[in-house]
Amino acid sequence: MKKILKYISKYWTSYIIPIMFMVFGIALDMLNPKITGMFIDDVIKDGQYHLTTKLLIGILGIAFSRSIFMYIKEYRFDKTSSLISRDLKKDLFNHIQSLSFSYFDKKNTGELMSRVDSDVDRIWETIGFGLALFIENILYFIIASICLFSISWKLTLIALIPMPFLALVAIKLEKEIDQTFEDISDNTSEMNTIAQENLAGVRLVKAFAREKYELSKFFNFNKKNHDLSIKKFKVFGKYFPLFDFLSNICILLVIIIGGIFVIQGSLSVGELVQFNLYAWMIIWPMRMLGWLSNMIAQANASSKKIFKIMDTEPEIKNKINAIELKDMKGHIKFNNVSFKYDDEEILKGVNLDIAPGSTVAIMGSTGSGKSTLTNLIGRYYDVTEGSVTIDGFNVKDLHLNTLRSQMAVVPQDVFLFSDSIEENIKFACESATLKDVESACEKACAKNFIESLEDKYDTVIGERGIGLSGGQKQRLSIARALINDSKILILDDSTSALDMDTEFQLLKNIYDHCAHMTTIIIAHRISAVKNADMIVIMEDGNIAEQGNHASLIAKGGKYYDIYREQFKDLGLCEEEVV
Ligand SMILES: Nc1ncnc2c1ncn2[C@@H]1O[C@H](COP(=O)(O)OP(=O)(O)OP(=O)(O)O)[C@@H](O)[C@H]1O
Repeated sequence: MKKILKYISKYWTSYIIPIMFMVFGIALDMLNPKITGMFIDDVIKDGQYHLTTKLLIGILGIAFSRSIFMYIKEYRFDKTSSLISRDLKKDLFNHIQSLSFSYFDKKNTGELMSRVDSDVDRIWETIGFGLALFIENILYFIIASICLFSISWKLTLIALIPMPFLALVAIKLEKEIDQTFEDISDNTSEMNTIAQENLAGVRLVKAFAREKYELSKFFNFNKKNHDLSIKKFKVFGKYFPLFDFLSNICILLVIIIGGIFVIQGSLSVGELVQFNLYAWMIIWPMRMLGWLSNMIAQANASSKKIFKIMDTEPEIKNKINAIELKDMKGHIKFNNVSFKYDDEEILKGVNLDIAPGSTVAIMGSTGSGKSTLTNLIGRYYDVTEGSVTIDGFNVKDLHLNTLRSQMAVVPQDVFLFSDSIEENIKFACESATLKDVESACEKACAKNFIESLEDKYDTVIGERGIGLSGGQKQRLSIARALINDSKILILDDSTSALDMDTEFQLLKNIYDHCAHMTTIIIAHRISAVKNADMIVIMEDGNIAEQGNHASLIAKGGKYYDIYREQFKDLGLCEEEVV
């Protein structure tokens, strides 16, 4: 909560006006019991009927002015809390963006969505409605207590007897409900994850007829949510009647003791009624303590979750005085590189020298570490041992933005935004024109199919490219990588869904038009790699073979085995393929 207070303190001046209007409104409210008292003592008891109109106009005027003051107060409080929640959401989102790949490997989208959305909203509710209620309660309590003391200090002390007990009940409630709100917050995020994954993978669920299984998973969390809500209401059910009971005791004491004072003549009937009305003004804040405890507990649970993310340091960040390597040549070197995911060793002492402007193809069995190797170039992960250098500079010393902005990566798992084709491609280069988009699409062999669509480049594609074939999605993501004239291009198994002809043409375009780029192609088909300057065969986290097509065929090793396997059915002789 301390960290939330830091956000609130930034806007403390914005609270001056609403608090001022709150004070005006409360001050006016304090006049009502006084007028009621005068009505009883002066009009009814003493027969001063001429005062009736004045008193009624007073009540009306108070009601009218108070509603204006309270409107301004409400509006300004809500506005300020919206600004605070906007800042919090912005900072949280910014921070999430700064976190490294390894963080997202362990977190799921649903959980992060819950933090950015519902947890921030819960805090927004508390600092909007809750904070206003809290300040209002304190002001009512102080001002009403002063009025009570001015009528009868003895009766006031008696009326205040149940107050410490009420405060104790509020503290106990807050403590008891705190853990329940944390559990609700955790369960909500897990439920969001299930819902988000189920909806994103709805086609897979239907294809395997797993609707029942998915529903039961969701229902389990939904039931847990229901049980936690019941638990929450049970706690409320235990404490809320106590708030009512203790506040009624207060009124009972006022009526009994105040009645005795009236009989003894030390208090008039009008004053007793007036006192009773003021007493309600201090009881009401006490009754609201339950709601406030509830809100504080919710906000506390949410802020713990939010600040756990905010306190996570990105594993990969810029060094102080990081080098801005502006005009990269694209000379990549792996120097005895080892890499571990947690404790699992994936790469084991890899040495590889990739000349600037060359094309390197990486082949190897699944899980042999091909993607991992390329992930180290843009520092998506840091090497465990050894170093990766670009143009002689250790990537750890380079400024992340300048490094990554000179690289174009087409990941294995194609991701497209639910936006137009043009916007999806321009994602990599905001300043690109439609002509640039067309040219990139031409190189990626996507131009023909895009231009056959009714809305061409304005065609809006569904979430993750729904509505397009696998090969079309791959070509769009390659076009997105080609729009930027990057120095390093990495294609991670990005042509696997293309037919041989299209793949051949696309790679030819890359060889012809992107000769200045250092290109790394991860692929499984000989047809995709045979023209590369160097072919690297990965096996179990290390380089088993490297060389060009001809030398590897001549060597008769692993590459040759793959080659024979892929071409055996075609009955081509080696010379024909080579
Ligand atoms: N984020 C990760 N966290 C933990 N382990 C991972 C992670 N990514 C990959 N691995 C593991 O690292 C190993 C190498 O994975 P990598 O993706 O580099 O293989 P690959 O050769 O590219 O495989 P494929 O051809 O199937 O894409 C695998 O055993 C994989 O399970």
